[in-house]
Amino acid sequence: MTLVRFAPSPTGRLHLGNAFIALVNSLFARKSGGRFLLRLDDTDRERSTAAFAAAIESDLAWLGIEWDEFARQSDRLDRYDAAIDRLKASGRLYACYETPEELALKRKAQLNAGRPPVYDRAALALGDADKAALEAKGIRPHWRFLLQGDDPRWADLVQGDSHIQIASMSDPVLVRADGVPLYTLASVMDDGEMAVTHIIRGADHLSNTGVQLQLFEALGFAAPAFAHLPLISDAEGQGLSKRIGSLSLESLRDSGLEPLSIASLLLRLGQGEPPEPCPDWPSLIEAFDIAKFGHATPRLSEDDLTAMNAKLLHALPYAAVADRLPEGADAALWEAVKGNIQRLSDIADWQRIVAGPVETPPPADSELLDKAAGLLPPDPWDASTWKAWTKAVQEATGRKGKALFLPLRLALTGREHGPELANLLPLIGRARVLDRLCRR
Ligand SMILES: Nc1ncnc2c1ncn2[C@@H]1O[C@H](COP(=O)(O)OP(=O)(O)OP(=O)(O)O)[C@@H](O)[C@H]1O
Repeated sequence: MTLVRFAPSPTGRLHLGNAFIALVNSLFARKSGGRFLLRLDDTDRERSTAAFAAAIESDLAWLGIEWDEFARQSDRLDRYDAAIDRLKASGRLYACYETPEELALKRKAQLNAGRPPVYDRAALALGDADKAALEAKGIRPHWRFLLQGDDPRWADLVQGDSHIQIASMSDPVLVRADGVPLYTLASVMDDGEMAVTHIIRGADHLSNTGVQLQLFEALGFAAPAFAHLPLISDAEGQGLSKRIGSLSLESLRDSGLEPLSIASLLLRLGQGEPPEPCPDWPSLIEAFDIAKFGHATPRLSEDDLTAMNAKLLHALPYAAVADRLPEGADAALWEAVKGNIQRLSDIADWQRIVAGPVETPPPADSELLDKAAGLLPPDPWDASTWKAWTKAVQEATGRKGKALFLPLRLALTGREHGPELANLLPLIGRARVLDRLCRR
């Protein structure tokens, strides 16, 4: 069965780029009838916190993403120790004693000589006596993974046929001098033992894939399929990072955006489609197709999100929002004003305008308003009242178009723009309309 995973490090609040990856994984699982694993990659003890871990869960839940399985790497340290032992035993993990300063000097010398700064594997030449002498001086080794054999190749579900040139890579450090296993080792051990079938992640991980393919093999696991999605950037083309806090889900949620409009925009832009909203999760799943994801780097701004939010709200029926509307906002108000709001909270403005009192500019046109007041049809009012009334006012005053409608709109709502007055008029009601026309 398909098993995919989203594996963030709990080192900050999730941003839109992370949300994109989580969403694609979740939709991939749902579409294929598979399972979705949330795994917190929290081996970086200095930067990971329990508060960020909890925030990741609540941000994902808010976005509408549910996980079938949950794991955290800090619970699996014994498994990484077992992997380390296996790799040492097979000779794929070797001890290195260079200090960061020595390594920097080596790199500098290689660059000066016009060579790529690849680790020279000097540590492989150390004998047992050399190592014992270094350790007697209190130097503890870090451990590198020996890359070997052919260049790793894979058929990336997004990038197409891909490969990594081993010769241009340093043997990666998998275990720090303090014994802490690094991300690459922990992640391959998890993906292997948990039997992840597809690794779907950002293109920032492309260069890790070559190493990881070798590591899957060295640890005796079948390699999963890979898909590397383009990285999302902000409106200026800048990358996103949890550390900077740009376009965080938290800030987008606080600004009143609907999770579905965020998910729709991520999916549509990722698939290179016009930004049309999906009104619910089944339609997101229906619209999802991993084969449609391209290489272009989508740029996202808050304006794009606001525009998508407005489009989504305009299409939502009352039942989809009823439990989140302010008290007293009924189906008639929703249908009357939904086409004029960008965020759900904007409905409160129109609710206030309907109920009054409204701030209106000093009327420039009292003659027109007096006549209009005199021509108000009797109750009951419905959606046809506006047309009948303004037709009568037009016949009585000779006013038409903007010269007729703008003064009426201003007097009734205090705004130059807004929802169709045909829909608002019955909500405002005859008594308030009369009062607003005559107030001076
Ligand atoms: N801008 C982005 N666009 C698309 N995917 C991204 C982006 N940034 C990170 N990802 C993906 O999000 C997933 C979680 O990664 P990770 O927790 O390392 O996020 P990060 O934002 O890169 O973290 P940090 O800023 O803390 O280094 C990974 O699959 C990574 O590829």
